[in-house]
Amino acid sequence: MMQSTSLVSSLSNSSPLSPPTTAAAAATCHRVEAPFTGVVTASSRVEFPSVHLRPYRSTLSPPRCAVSKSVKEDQEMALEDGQDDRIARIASAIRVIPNFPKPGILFQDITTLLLDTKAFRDTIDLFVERYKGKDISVVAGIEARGFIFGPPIALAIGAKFVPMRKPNKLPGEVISEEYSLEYGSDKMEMHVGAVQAGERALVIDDLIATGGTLCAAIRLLERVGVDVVECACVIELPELKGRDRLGDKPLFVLVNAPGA
Ligand SMILES: O=P(O)(O)OC[C@H]1O[C@H](OP(=O)(O)OP(=O)(O)O)[C@H](O)[C@@H]1O
Ligand SMILES: Nc1ncnc2[nH]cnc12
Repeated sequence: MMQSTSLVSSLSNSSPLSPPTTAAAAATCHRVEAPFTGVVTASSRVEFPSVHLRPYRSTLSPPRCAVSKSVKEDQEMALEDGQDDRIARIASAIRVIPNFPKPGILFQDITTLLLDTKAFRDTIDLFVERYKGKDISVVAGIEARGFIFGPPIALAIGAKFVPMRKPNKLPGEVISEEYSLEYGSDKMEMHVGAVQAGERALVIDDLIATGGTLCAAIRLLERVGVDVVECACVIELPELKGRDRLGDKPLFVLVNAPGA
């Protein structure tokens, strides 16, 4: 059975990534069609493709980017560095599994993105291109999937990686922050001493849905005097309005997708 989903790629948001200023474009891209070609069995479980990600190749039309200064200039820049192609490939490498973990949820599965070495590398490169040279000393990654994307970005931009963990996982002294979920609440913890007041941090996760998780991470870091300059995710589920919950805090995403 073939399923398809539409993904909207977006590189968006102005941000206070002040030092140093670059001509790096904030680009907003467009709707693309990403056919889902995984094998869905009667129980809605999907099997991984046996070899490469050829099955995830999409029939995407080339992304169209609109930007701040001169649209034409920025489109040329985007096309020059292959940014549009990279985002299209990333979008099509993300598998969508309906009704996981519960009925009505369209689960955005980044494990297939990790199987596509080019798409995975492009994902990291796009973040590194945005954050290199921005004087960021901390990449804070949110458990669990922020632990996949955070460390390579941290290494590439010369920052330390700080894990933001679920409760009772970190062995040292921690500070913690409770946050609300759709049903109930959870807690996030960070080691005391991992960051210092005045440091500039990037918070990274795979996905923003309601934004509760990112808000908790921001609060935790700001409580100890860290300047959270931006949050970055591979995927945003815009229908859940997590971006609104972040208020003025800049959010950078590569791909927009439906969550239900
Ligand atoms: O924007 P929100 O509504 O807060 O949701 C986003 C969070 O949900 C997912 O993690 P999950 O809580 O499923 O944990 P996991 O990564 O450990 O599976 C995702 O990886 C984000 O961390
Ligand atoms: N639809 C979704 N897919 C993957 N992870 C999620 N976390 C919250 N909503 C999600």
